[in-house]
Amino acid sequence: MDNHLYTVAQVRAIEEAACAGLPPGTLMRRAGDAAARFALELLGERRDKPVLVLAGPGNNGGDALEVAANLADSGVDATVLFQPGQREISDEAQSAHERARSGTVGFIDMLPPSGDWGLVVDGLFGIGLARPIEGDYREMVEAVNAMRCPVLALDVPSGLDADTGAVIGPGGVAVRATHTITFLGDKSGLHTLDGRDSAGHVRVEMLGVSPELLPPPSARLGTAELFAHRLAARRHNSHKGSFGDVAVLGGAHGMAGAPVLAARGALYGGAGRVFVAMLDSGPGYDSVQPELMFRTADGFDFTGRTLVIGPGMGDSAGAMRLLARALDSDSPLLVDADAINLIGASPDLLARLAGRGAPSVLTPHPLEAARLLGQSTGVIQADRLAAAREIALRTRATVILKGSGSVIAQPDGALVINPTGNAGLATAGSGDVLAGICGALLAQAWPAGEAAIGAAWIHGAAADLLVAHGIGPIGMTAGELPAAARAVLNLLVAEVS
Ligand SMILES: NC(=O)C1=CN([C@@H]2O[C@H](COP(=O)(O)OP(=O)(O)OC[C@H]3O[C@@H](n4cnc5c(N)ncnc54)[C@H](OP(=O)(O)O)[C@@H]3O)[C@@H](O)[C@H]2O)[C@@H](O)CC1
Ligand SMILES: [K+]
Repeated sequence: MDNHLYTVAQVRAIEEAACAGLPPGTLMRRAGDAAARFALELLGERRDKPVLVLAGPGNNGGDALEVAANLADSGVDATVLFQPGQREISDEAQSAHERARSGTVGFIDMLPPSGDWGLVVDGLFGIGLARPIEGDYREMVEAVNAMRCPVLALDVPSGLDADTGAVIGPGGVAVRATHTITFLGDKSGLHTLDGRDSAGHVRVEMLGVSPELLPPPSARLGTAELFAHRLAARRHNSHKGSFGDVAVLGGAHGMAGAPVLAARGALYGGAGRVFVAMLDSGPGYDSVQPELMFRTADGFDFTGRTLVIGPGMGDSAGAMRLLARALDSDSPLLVDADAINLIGASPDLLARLAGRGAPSVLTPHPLEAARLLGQSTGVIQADRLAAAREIALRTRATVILKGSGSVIAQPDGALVINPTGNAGLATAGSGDVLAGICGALLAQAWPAGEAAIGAAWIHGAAADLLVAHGIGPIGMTAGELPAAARAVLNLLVAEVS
């Protein structure tokens, strides 16, 4: 399947199984062929420009040498900087080296101070990188990152942990590629944390391996197909009661903006009616969105309503009571922001969450996740998939761990990485809008898992749509997201109808 993600350990197992039935070096030659074809595509009209190929000490370097030989065979001026280590290189890499040496590939010992490269091919390290990149290798990575030309990473951008998306440290560096061709299965680390910045556009090349050799994926990349069956054109004969009520619970004194943004997200996400139940008396209405109905949280009836709790809620005793009441309710519940922090500080609230019968979704950012697990943010970000899965297991809720490549974890351990969105979402209030959109999908009877995957995808796609229209990423505001999310949602519905 296109969206399957594998761990490095799984890819090693796939490699072993595939190699068993093939003559030695076959996979490396196939990798070199596919990557050279991709390189030629990237060069396009600029085939007369020289290509710099960096080849490291392992089989990633072997792939690079195959690419160089192939490019030279295609008439491209390919220059290799081959930096083997102390260890002997593998037989396959040795063959690739001999092949490159026997053709027209040029070899250099150090990078020239400047060069007008049409493309750089990064074959320094792949999935075998075991420690931070240092010394000469580090200088090469830094030099590549200062170049302006396209950079094609082989398998994994050198320096990146293919499982976690973290730059291998401490104090490590990673290539920032414009494109990555990854072999024998897509890898989670290319799509979360630093992965998206490092890998650029990812192409998956299975090297002709039979699908029967593939294990069940460790995670999946989010796609609209994962929730498309929930999208349906609206019947003419429908009314506002047909699409559910969302009530956003929050809004302590001076913090009305967050629940209002969440409520707008819910409204544009298609909820039939949206309430804002404020802890503080706050505003009586939203002049931009007068469709929203304002109430006081005290005594607000939850019956038959989907609840989005936490935006701007604070940590007062009243907030705790409201949260306890929401957790004990039978309503579908989305827990965000301050409500997550309160749960992180209270084993009692955590137990109430874990014991819920109705659908629950939690949307922590990394700091909120850290509070929930009693860890540092660094620990969370070092393995976002593991952190999201752990929170889902402890809370028995669906979790969206936000950040570049949001990770959606289900209580049964299933993981999805959301591929949409951009840096424009790194702005105050965008999480509130996500909470509102997810609340709207829950209110329209989507199960928690699909609501979370769908909301993250739609929210990110909304940001992508805004960027496509020149609105962001710089200066994109959360308030611009709801209408864009509505456009995305309607486009999706039109596609499936
Ligand atoms: N898997 C597959 O199916 C296929 C794999 N293929 C390709 O092979 C790649 C995996 O190859 P790999 O195992 O040789 O690992 P790779 O990433 O080249 O580096 C390991 C080398 O680096 C060294 N080293 C490590 N860290 C270091 C550091 N910080 N600084 C310096 N040195 C360091 C380490 O030696 P060490 O010093 O640790 O003893 C070792 O020599 C994979 O990503 C894909 O591109 C394809 O051919 C198709 C089929
Ligand atoms: K690489």
